[in-house]
Amino acid sequence: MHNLDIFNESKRYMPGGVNSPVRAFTGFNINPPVIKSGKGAYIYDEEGKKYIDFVLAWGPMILGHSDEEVVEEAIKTLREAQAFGAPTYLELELAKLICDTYGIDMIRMVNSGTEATMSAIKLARGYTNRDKVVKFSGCYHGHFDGFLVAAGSGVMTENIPGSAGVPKDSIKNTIIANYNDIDSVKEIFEKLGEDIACVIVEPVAGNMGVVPATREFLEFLREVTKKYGSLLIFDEVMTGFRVALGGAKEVYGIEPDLVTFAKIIGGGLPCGAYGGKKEIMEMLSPIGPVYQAGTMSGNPVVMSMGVATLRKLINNKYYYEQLELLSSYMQREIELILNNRGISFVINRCASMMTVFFTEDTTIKNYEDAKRCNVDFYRRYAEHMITNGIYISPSQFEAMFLSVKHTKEDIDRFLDVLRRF
Ligand SMILES: Cc1ncc(COP(=O)(O)O)c(C=O)c1O
Ligand SMILES: N[C@H](C=O)CCC(=O)O
Repeated sequence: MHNLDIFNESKRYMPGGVNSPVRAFTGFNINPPVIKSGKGAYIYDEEGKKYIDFVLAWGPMILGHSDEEVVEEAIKTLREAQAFGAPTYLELELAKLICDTYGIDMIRMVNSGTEATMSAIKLARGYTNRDKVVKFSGCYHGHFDGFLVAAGSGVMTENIPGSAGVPKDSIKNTIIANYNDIDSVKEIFEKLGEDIACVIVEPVAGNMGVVPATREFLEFLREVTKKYGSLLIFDEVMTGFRVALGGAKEVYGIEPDLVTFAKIIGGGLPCGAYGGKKEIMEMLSPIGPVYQAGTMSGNPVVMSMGVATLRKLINNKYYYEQLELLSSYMQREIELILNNRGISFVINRCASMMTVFFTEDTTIKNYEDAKRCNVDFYRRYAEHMITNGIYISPSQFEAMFLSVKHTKEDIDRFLDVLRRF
């Protein structure tokens, strides 16, 4: 069947033809290719067309699609362990790998990034006995009601202030501050510091396009939360095991109280987790009074994919150097091409996450800067790239990712297509 026929029929059965809005190519003059398979750095649509994939399922596929060893592990597990709703050794293996590599005491597995962040917030509220949560405009922490204010990702792409269906009461304790703006946080803490349960932040934002936090900003968040007895939560759903083995915590050398993961830790299956200090984590039921549960949490097949993925990353530390070399080459060459063409742009990059912003500004450091970008120009660029076999995000406000399977030839192909734009 043709991509278009499938997508049109999908629209009859699923709102917008998709199961998550960012996939819908909203506002685009091309339809999304309907993806059938993936191997390494490549994906193939239902018509057999090949794309070099720079979306990588929005980050998880750092080892590339269907890595042989990871898939083998999953198949082996599936043959004997599908789901039990009971403790398994695989859960312990993944928990140990994450805790020891990232440097936290304890972890709880869930099924998505949204579940991880909303559970971490509840835990922070239970631990501090406070209600208010500080989040930053342009950061996206999933679709939990309390986070759908000035959110990034699809909410920003659709240019909507929040979401219908969210009662005012659900967001009355959400306080919005400006990313990379110490004064905006200071002001909030001076007024409400004693009521703030936590500050949640993407230490390298990836949902308004890639916007890394400055070191001073994260240091300030660490300092001010400590001073007022609030918790600092790093949302490392995207950055965990992506920007370094130890995530953004390792890159910046700053220790959060709680951290959330998803994407890479599930090796491409639905997964999430949150963790931190023992004293905080032991507030969780069945030890403590904060209730959070999940029938499918810690599912054996998901755990085995996670274990196989993290083992491979841990045993091949040079992967991160390889990704840095390739990503920096790609950034340099894109800069050269766009400069030669007289196109105004800013590239933000952290390790193998990067965004090319089309803007007259010279830096992009927060939501307001990102919102000034020329989204129409980005649309034309993305349409050209995707039509020519380079699969990038259909939104200015997302990241582009590399996997360890991408080669210099793949990047050169990207650059060739860009030259023809
Ligand atoms: C930083 C961040 N937090 C949370 C989420 C929510 O994760 P999920 O889509 O798995 O619910 C995402 C991605 O969607 C994310 O990028
Ligand atoms: N920006 C989102 C996750 O990182 C994109 C994925 C989605 O919402 O479907």
